[in-house]
Amino acid sequence: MTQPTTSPNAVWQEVLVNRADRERMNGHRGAILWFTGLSGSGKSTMIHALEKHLHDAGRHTYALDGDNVRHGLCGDLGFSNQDRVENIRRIGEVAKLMLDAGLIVLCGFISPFAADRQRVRNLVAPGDFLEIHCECSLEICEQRDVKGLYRKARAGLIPEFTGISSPYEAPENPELRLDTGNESVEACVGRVLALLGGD
Ligand SMILES: Nc1ncnc2c1ncn2[C@@H]1O[C@H](COP(=O)(O)OS(=O)(=O)O)[C@@H](OP(=O)(O)O)[C@H]1O
Ligand SMILES: Nc1ncnc2c1ncn2[C@@H]1O[C@H](COP(=O)(O)OP(=O)(O)O)[C@@H](O)[C@H]1O
Repeated sequence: MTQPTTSPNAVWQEVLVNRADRERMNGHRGAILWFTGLSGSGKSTMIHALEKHLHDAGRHTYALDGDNVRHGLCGDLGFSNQDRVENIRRIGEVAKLMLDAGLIVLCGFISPFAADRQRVRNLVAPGDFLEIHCECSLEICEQRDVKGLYRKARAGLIPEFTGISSPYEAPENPELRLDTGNESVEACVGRVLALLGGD
């Protein structure tokens, strides 16, 4: 997969309504909350529980979920290292647009490579990208086996499965580490809300 660069003949157009205008109308700042972790570590559970909480509190949100995005925007991608890099690159650009739209964007992707997560962080201003590690041991994820994928991966039916036959690089310095293997969903949601400043 080639990495698209800026098109040489595309001229940037100034806008008349900007992010600050939209945030003022929304009554809150936008942000990218980036949940990373193994399959079954709790990313989807967290982003949807948080989105419900924030939405009910009147915040403008959008949840980008790995499985869902792979049905459309990234439906042409598989799970080779190269395709995972492209997956996160595309999602990073989409999250950046949604941030510009003034939204709190909740992203739940394995995003196994530290360099790809850093690239998304670099797309936006300091403070706009909050990396949240759903820290859960492979043993617990495998016990949960929410979708039966670990069983298939162990049986050799799914190649390049994260944690088994494909690497996962845990964040060294995330804004937040959630012990999703041991703490309750409610406790973890509370910790993210605290990070957002009691939203
Ligand atoms: N080989 C392999 N490795 C890991 N995961 C696999 C694989 N094949 C399919 N799946 C399913 O795809 C979901 C992960 O998609 P992501 O877009 O988050 O992956 S990545 O960030 O590009 O690595 C992941 O969803 P989650 O369980 O929610 O993490 C799996 O359901
Ligand atoms: N603290 C927690 N945070 C998130 N999920 C949790 C937590 N504790 C237990 N779980 C359970 O773990 C499973 C995680 O699955 P899921 O959210 O689909 O993970 P992922 O999206 O990372 O693959 C769910 O069954 C969920 O109820």
